[in-house]
Amino acid sequence: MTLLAVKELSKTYRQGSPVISNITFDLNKGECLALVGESGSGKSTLARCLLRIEQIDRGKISLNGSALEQLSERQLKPFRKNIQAVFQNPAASLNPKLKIKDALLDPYEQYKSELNLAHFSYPSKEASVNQLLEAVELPTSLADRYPHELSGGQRQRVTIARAISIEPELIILDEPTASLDVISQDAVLRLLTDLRKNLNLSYLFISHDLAAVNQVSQRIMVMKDGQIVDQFEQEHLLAEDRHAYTKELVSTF
Ligand SMILES: Nc1ncnc2c1ncn2[C@@H]1O[C@H](COP(=O)(O)OP(=O)(O)OP(=O)(O)O)[C@@H](O)[C@H]1O
Repeated sequence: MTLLAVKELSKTYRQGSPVISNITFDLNKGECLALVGESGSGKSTLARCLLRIEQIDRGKISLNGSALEQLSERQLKPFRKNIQAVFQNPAASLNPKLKIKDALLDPYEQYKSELNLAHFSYPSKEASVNQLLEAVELPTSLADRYPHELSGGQRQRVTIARAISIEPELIILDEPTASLDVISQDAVLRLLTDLRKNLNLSYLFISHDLAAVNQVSQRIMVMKDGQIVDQFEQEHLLAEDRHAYTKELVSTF
């Protein structure tokens, strides 16, 4: 069943040439769909367009059949809680002045009147914070610390906990493990897969790292110069009929 449908999406910054053009794909409920491509190919621009942080030139974006591309910020609000994002640099996503316990409950405080949660409950602040820390396999003793008192891997787990706290349908993960060492990367990728299955989430997983993409995704899209040049099931990554550019990426990992 289609969750996110994107049709002929294009974006040009100022008067330049299009950074992404004619992007068309469907993301199914419950799946992890990867978007892979080299630096500068337009992956983050697509993510920002989908999040409506960036204006699009033309194209359609629909979530559960509702068109989002023309909505005003006020009209978008009910949809915002359904699409969360996790970015590459967790330090930049967390307010340095907020303790972890306060950062964790920020999205919940913002959307609580509209939420209908199936997995998390918010009986008290302390219990809720502990529930979220446990969900991302962090010790509850971190609740009273500030972001700079955590490791990069721990900080990224906090941003993931924030994203899942309001049980969105879709999480856009833009290079979520790029700033982590190999061991933390692997642990975060495993955690993301477990959360997707346990909480019934769907991911658009953006990365330049084909090995990571291969580990967590069911389907893979390959982007080159702002266009999707190949789209296939993960098990067909090494198939003979892959696009020449996909084969080039494969040869480097
Ligand atoms: N706000 C902006 N204004 C003008 N040009 C931009 C802006 N953001 C990105 N670009 C340009 O758009 C192109 C695509 O950038 P984008 O960040 O989307 O690529 P990417 O595939 O995510 O790269 P990376 O993997 O390095 O993050 C680049 O040439 C970049 O310089």
